[in-house]
Amino acid sequence: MTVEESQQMKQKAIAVMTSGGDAPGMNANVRSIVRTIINKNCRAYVVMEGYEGLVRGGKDYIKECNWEFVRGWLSEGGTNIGTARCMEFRERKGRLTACKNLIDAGIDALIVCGGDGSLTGADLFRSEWPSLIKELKDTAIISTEKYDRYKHLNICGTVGSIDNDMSTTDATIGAYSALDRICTAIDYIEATAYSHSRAFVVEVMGRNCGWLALMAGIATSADYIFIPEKPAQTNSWEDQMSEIVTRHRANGKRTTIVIVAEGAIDNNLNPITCDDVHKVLSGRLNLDTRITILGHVQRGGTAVAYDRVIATLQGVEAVNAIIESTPETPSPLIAINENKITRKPLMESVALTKSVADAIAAKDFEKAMSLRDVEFKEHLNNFMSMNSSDKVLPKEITDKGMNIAIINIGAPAGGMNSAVYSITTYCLSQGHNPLAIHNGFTGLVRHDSVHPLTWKQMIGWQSKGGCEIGTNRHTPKEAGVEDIAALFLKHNFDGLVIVGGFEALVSLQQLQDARADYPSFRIPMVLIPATLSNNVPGTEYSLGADTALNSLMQYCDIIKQSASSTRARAFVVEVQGGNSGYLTTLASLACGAQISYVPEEGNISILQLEKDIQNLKDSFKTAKGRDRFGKLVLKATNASLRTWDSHTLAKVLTEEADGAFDAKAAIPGHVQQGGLPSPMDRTRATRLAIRAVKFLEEFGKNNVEQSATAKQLYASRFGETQYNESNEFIDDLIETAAVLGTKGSHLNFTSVKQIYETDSDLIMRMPKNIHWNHIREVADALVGRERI
Ligand SMILES: Nc1ncnc2c1ncn2[C@@H]1O[C@H](COP(=O)(O)OP(=O)(O)OP(=O)(O)O)[C@@H](O)[C@H]1O
Ligand SMILES: O=P(O)(O)OC[C@H]1O[C@](O)(CO)[C@@H](O)[C@@H]1O
Ligand SMILES: [Mg+2]
Repeated sequence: MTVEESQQMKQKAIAVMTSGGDAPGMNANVRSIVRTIINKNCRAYVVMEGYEGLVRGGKDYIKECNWEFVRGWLSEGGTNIGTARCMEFRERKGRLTACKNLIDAGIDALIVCGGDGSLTGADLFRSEWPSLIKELKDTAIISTEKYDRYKHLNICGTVGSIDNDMSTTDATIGAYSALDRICTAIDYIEATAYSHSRAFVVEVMGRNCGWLALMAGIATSADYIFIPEKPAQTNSWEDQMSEIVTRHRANGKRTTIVIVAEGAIDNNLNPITCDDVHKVLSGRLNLDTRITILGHVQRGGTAVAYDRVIATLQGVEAVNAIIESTPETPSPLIAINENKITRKPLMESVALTKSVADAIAAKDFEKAMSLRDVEFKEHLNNFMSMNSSDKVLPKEITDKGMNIAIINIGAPAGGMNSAVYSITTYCLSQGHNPLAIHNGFTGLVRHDSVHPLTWKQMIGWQSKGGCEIGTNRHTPKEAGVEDIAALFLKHNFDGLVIVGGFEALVSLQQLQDARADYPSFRIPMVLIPATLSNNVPGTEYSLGADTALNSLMQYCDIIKQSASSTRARAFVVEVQGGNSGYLTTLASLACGAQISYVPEEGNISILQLEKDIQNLKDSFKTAKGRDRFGKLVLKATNASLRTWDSHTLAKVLTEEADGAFDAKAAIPGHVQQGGLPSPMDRTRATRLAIRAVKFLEEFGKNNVEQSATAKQLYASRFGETQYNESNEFIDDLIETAAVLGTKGSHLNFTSVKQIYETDSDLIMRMPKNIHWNHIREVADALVGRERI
């Protein structure tokens, strides 16, 4: 940037505001916006109290702020700059006043973080701006100079709302935090419901959108859900719900959980209330029933890691978008699609969102569903299939069903049980026979521990932490391939799902290799990646990574609070993850760590360390004991493993600080393996599990008529064709042993052979391509860390 350009930027004033219902993560968004504005050499402003503050104006409502203003905001719930539902802004008169107030404050651009309503208002404000400012000039309220200077107002939207109701973005800031609050509450309710064998009707928020109710329904394995987009069609909701609840009870469930979205309606658009549902459960089904309305608890508390991360990345993108926009650029909305931060035209997003509400109002539920994203539809279908899984009685699992083996390999990861639960319930709904292999391949070889999984046994597994069927790190070669093959034959497995991390990938590759010698491995096999290290090649996401990240984040928040309460204190937190710096990096972004060291960047260089220490010293000196000033240093265990452990690093930091601060080590250890799986891991586990079973069906014994590959695989298993006759034949079957990878919001199957041979760094036990590297730069920029 030239001096002149830099000078021009300094003239630019960008304001940020929050509006509509508060949402966890709004503070992270504002923090990121304010600091990015300052990093770009512009002046940062906040508008207090949403549109109310714009209409009132003046220095109390439109304030310039500095870097320190947003310190400590990442972990704070709600929105510190206030929000409102402002009637005046809905009228032109109110917007005219807002226009004048912005000009008086010298604002060039505005970033609005809010829901569909707030962004509708923002869109209208921008389109009306030319006429508003002209009226101010024509009525001599502003001068011609001011008119010329502020002729164009650039606006950008970031979507903050717990409802996840905005079209064109896969997630709104706050939605996963609210889902977390809901699932925690329902997990609690489950315990009391179990004790009394009661039914609970739980109302969750979401005026026009059933996302929260649907995702909570999956994550807590609720019995029935009511969402605005899909009321019961074929029979009345009363009959449908009664039939399902009665069946679940008859099959041994002691609790009944029904989730009602605030905006729930029947197919004649009549609202369905908790009282209506209560009447049916207690009156018709004679269940001891209670109602819990979760209300604003859902909006409270600190943001989950995902919300902090997207809020932060979107904040940076919003400022970039504002700086790059010209008077002609249509206002952007910052979205997340396919796990990437994107820009969408604000106007179109608002229009599309409105069309969902219009479709519901016109009773065109099919259209309403079609306007929701693909994942929403898939989740709903999954929920419905799993809900019918107890319809098929064990004796009805006929010869036609497949014997599907399920095994966990590697360290426990959040969502492993959810995956086993979903595989089982989906298998049962399709008439298959799910079989658990307990304690990995060693458990199989040593104890032949294979047991059928039943619907009743599975109750509650969706939300359980740890790994109920047991897990083990040993690969088939370590446990004994020949014995495993004999047991596969004995149990007549028709398909295998492996849930696990890097060892699981190696295991699958070994089984695929051994197909040449052992026909019992000539069955479809699939890996669902699950490890907190998130280091499985062929996927951007492994189950358990979100659970681990949230556990680590909570730990860091507490440690940071302690550091902030003690004068001049830093903590070195040691993070798990093998050779993967994923957890360290994401946690450093989510917690605002001052420094992070990861194995991918090689040994910690002395020069960088020196710079980091100097930077810490400087910031402690300038802070002069002010509050909220504790610092975190995150060190992946394997970063410079041979030279630095956390205690040594802490001691060196203290020594080099010359009294400016002291440092202590904090080691969360296996706390990072989670506890209860996060709602994100639960719902992702379900999606992956059902896709995995569908994959086994595609190449399974019942599909030999439809699929040439399934036919070949089956024939080779029973000796009708020699598997290793020619390479060509082997190649044909390679795709039937695959890794189920996540890429953005898509799920892909890639042959384990390809992943193993081309995508994996086998020595480092890592993928060759690190897809999250860009996050490190953002994390550093937002804490002012300089890199060499
Ligand atoms: N059509 C509109 N024209 C002008 N301003 C609007 C419009 N719709 C909403 N607003 C402004 O945005 C504010 C917030 O809108 P709303 O109450 O719908 O919440 P939201 O932004 O959708 O958030 P959430 O639904 O998550 O609570 C309104 O109080 C109003 O000031
Ligand atoms: O906080 P208020 O104004 O009562 O609004 C509640 C509404 O806000 C939301 O939490 C977010 O839009 C809705 O789910 C809910 O209907
Ligand atoms: Mg809204």
